[in-house]
Amino acid sequence: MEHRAAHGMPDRMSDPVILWFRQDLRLADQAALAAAVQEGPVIPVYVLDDQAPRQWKMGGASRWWLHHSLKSLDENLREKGSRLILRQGNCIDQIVQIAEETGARRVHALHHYEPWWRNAEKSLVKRLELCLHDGALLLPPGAVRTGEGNSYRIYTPFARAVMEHMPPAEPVRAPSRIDAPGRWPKSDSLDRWGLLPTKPDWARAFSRDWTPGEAGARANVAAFLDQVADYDRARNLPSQEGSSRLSPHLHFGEVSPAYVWRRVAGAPGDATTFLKELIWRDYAHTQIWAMPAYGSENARPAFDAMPWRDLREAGADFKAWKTGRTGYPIVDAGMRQLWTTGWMHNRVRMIAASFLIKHLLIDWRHGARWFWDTLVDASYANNSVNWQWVAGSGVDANIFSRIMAPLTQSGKFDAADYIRAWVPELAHLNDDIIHDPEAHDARSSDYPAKCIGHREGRERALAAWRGIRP
Ligand SMILES: Cc1cc2nc3c(=O)[nH]c(=O)nc-3n(C[C@H](O)[C@H](O)[C@H](O)COP(=O)(O)OP(=O)(O)OC[C@H]3O[C@@H](n4cnc5c(N)ncnc54)[C@H](O)[C@@H]3O)c2cc1C
Repeated sequence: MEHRAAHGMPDRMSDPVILWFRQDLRLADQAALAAAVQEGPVIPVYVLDDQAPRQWKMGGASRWWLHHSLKSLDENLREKGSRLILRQGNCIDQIVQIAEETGARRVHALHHYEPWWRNAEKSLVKRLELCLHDGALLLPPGAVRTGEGNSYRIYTPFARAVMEHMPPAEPVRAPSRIDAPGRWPKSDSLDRWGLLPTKPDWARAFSRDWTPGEAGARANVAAFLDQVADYDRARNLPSQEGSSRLSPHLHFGEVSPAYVWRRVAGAPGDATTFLKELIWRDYAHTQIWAMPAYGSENARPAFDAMPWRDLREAGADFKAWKTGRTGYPIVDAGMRQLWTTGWMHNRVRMIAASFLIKHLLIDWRHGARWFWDTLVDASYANNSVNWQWVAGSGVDANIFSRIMAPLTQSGKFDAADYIRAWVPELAHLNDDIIHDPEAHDARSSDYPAKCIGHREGRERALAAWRGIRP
């Protein structure tokens, strides 16, 4: 499917066209690139626009990723005879300026569904010919609809409807050559953008875990193929590397979801559970498409009356959560993994988010913002929809009164080794004790006491929730 807000082909085949990269930093299965190369010389452009997303400008961990991903993209383009032009500032002004400098009249790009990108697309189409292509998701939002013609609000029927259109079309290979324009417009230098942290370099351990870029993404897919058969079981166990760790690669579009689907579905074992997780990604994007303010407003307005604790009162608890010093080993392990690697295991994300929202009675938006800044896979859709799912305020959500017991979860999902890896103060404790050292009188002096008791936190949360009667 292609939305073409354009008026015919360029006059001369030698007129360059602009390829506008956003969260689609790849050459293979990139419909905008495939279309652009058909038309003549291509000017690949990335604009770092911190104004358009306003409060959702990229966080620190995402910037680290972006730096490396853009570097890799430029290298890949150079192998095809091209290069990446970098600009900073308002994305519309920059693209229009490049068009004026080079005589390009047409822009090819993939559709993106964050509200700021949709606004930018609406503005750009008034200034230049803009051809928008699909490929960021398995299916574009609105492609599947309920019997009444509405977009789905509930995940399960949405997933069922998406499944009927799967598998996705065969992914398209990267073009063998990309024609360069006669003259390149000027480009910023990536190193001058200052995307990498320096003082302090809190991301120094990131590169041990991650290889941003298309080759790293494909290597991750390939490495995961042997694990597909065990994914259903292992993905829930934080101590095992049971999930694909593809989230930042998918977020930055270094691989297409269609490519991931096809490779994983063809691997030995039943891939259904994994494929349904990929559909969660489509579901989340469909929700922000239907409700652009999902990241800042409760999808269920009853939650507007929730008596969250003010951060002036709860500041110390919030800090303990962010720094992994709540006294709940599973929560602390997750928050430290997040800070050190830019990623957290999904089960632990749920436990840590639930702990903040319920045990600490802190508004989910504060937690979502911290994740936004610290996750390498920070995605407006996935982050907002999952936080509201945990809070119970989402369109399709876990009911608030179902409060996760972090200590029980920790034992049930066998998180002992995970805790040992991330909370060295507790590494000497055996499996029976490590989930709740305080209860066994085994808390080391350098590990904090629980910032609130489980029962106390649970009762306070339930009382607050009863007050709003959603
Ligand atoms: C509070 C909270 C915040 C989250 N914030 C983000 C976020 O900012 N960015 C993000 O990509 N995911 C987010 N998730 C979803 C999920 O935790 C991650 O996608 C997953 O842990 C990534 O690891 P993986 O790639 O190994 O996942 P796998 O289990 O291997 O799944 C494959 C892919 O499916 C998608 N996916 C999996 N689970 C979900 C889900 N619940 N919702 C939407 N897509 C999903 C991801 O793209 C993922 O890479 C959040 C979850 C919670 C509970």
